[in-house]
Amino acid sequence: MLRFIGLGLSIDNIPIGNLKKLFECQKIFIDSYTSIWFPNIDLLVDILVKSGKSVVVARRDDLEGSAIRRILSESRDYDICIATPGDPFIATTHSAILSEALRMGIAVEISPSSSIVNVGISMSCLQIYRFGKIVTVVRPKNGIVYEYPFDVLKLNRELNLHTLMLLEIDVENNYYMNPREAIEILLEIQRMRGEEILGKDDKIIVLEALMSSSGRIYIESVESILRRSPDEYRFYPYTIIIPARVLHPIERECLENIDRVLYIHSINEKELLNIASYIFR
Ligand SMILES: C[S@@+](CC[C@H](N)C(=O)[O-])C[C@H]1O[C@@H](n2cnc3c(N)ncnc32)[C@H](O)[C@@H]1O
Repeated sequence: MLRFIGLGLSIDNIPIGNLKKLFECQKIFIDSYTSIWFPNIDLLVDILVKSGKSVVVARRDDLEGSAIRRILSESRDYDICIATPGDPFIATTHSAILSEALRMGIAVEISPSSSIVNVGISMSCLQIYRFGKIVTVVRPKNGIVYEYPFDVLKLNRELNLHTLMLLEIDVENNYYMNPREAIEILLEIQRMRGEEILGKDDKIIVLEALMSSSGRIYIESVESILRRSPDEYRFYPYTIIIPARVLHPIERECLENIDRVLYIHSINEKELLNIASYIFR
């Protein structure tokens, strides 16, 4: 069987049932490139290895392209698990493996978990019904600026909807786009097109390393983000939400106090070890 297991965003966000399932796998591929798991994926790898599991810390090459065939053929005879920070199918490329497995008649199980998408919405004070398309802002590559995020923002703003934007990470090369870089990219596209979708007074909700012990959520104007020095940002995953121009009164009132929204980290590494050894005994 091929099992896709969501790890949630962090140690105390991993569903207990999914943790148990991890210990039932015969071989585990831990996706270490599509997202980040806090405090770090090595901790989870250590626990699994110490309990005798066969674990591959999977880089992109291990789970994409020709490597997939090998995994699929192994999963005819063994329980192979692909474990992913966040939800396995939210903003990842794993659906290609899933459809290939289904096409080949391989038994598949999906164990979803929370994702930056629902955690971000949940902690943002905004109502899910008022979110438009989600998009990822990426760096220009080979001089080519990827303009789609701006199109999405424009469309969502026309419809008076909120826009959740994931910011590119490249874990293998230690690159984490920060909100300032994302805003600069959007403003540059706006400038090239001569449009006025995002203004300097617009407010941006910044989600920084949510669910980690130093995770934060705060609101800041475009102008203030542009005044920040890149050094003020950490090597963390960021997501931004650009709220609709007109807010529901409840959203507006909540946003005024968003700095007071807390997430209290409750499980440390030692406790995770205890839980894991309890599950695995
Ligand atoms: C390719 S997506 C994968 C999402 C993942 N599958 C999930 O369900 O959460 C990775 C992007 O999600 C965002 N992200 C992931 N974890 C985050 C966190 N803890 N805080 C803020 N943004 C996060 C970042 O924008 C990052 O580039």
